[in-house]
Amino acid sequence: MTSLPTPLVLIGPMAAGKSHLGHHFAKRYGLDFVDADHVIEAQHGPIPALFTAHGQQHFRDIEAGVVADLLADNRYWNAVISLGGGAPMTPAVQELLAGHTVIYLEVDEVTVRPRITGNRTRPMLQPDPERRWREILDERRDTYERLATIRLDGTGHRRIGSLVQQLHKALTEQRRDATA
Ligand SMILES: Nc1ncnc2c1ncn2[C@@H]1O[C@H](COP(=O)(O)OP(=O)(O)O)[C@@H](O)[C@H]1O
Ligand SMILES: O=C(O)C1=C[C@@H](OP(=O)(O)O)[C@@H](O)[C@H](O)C1
Ligand SMILES: [Mg+2]
Repeated sequence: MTSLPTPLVLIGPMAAGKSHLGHHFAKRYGLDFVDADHVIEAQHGPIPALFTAHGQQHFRDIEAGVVADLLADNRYWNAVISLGGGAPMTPAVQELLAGHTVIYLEVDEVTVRPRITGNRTRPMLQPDPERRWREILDERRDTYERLATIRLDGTGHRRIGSLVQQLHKALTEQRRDATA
């Protein structure tokens, strides 16, 4: 049994490092890791093809269903769950997240720039990844902040081990405050 308030749900903008951090945190603390985008792709094929063939709304409907299934499935109650950057914008997903530990991985443009320049795989970032990333974060920031129970600073070029530790510390402090 873990003393961590699982499931831990990671939210934040594209290329913030949600999937990367989720994988490493889970490995370090013996938790399972599941990435909602990977589940979508396993069930429906590549995300860019889904956008091209059926449009964004179709993807959002599938995404909301996958998030609902993951949060309801007791196999994932001890897991770290990474969501795609747009998932928390769907009202149904916002309702599902209530009462869960929601970690907003905050980054800035400088941190993500090398990760998104020239990106062709994220449909939402086309055709100009850097400009689109900024515009989309401006639209989503308030929602990320509202849903977060923990905000984690992912800016700069910190090693993943240090981010993992930082998250563990934030979770432990939150628990201590809740029981004080
Ligand atoms: N802390 C980090 N330091 C360096 N590179 C990172 C870090 N976190 C993520 N990355 C890299 O940035 C890219 C995007 O990360 P990813 O986890 O897929 O982001 P997200 O799931 O938030 O879209 C990947 O190539 C990943 O390896
Ligand atoms: O922000 C978004 O709208 C999206 C983010 C992507 O996930 P990551 O945030 O893991 O890149 C993926 O779900 C899809 O391309 C749409
Ligand atoms: Mg991801």
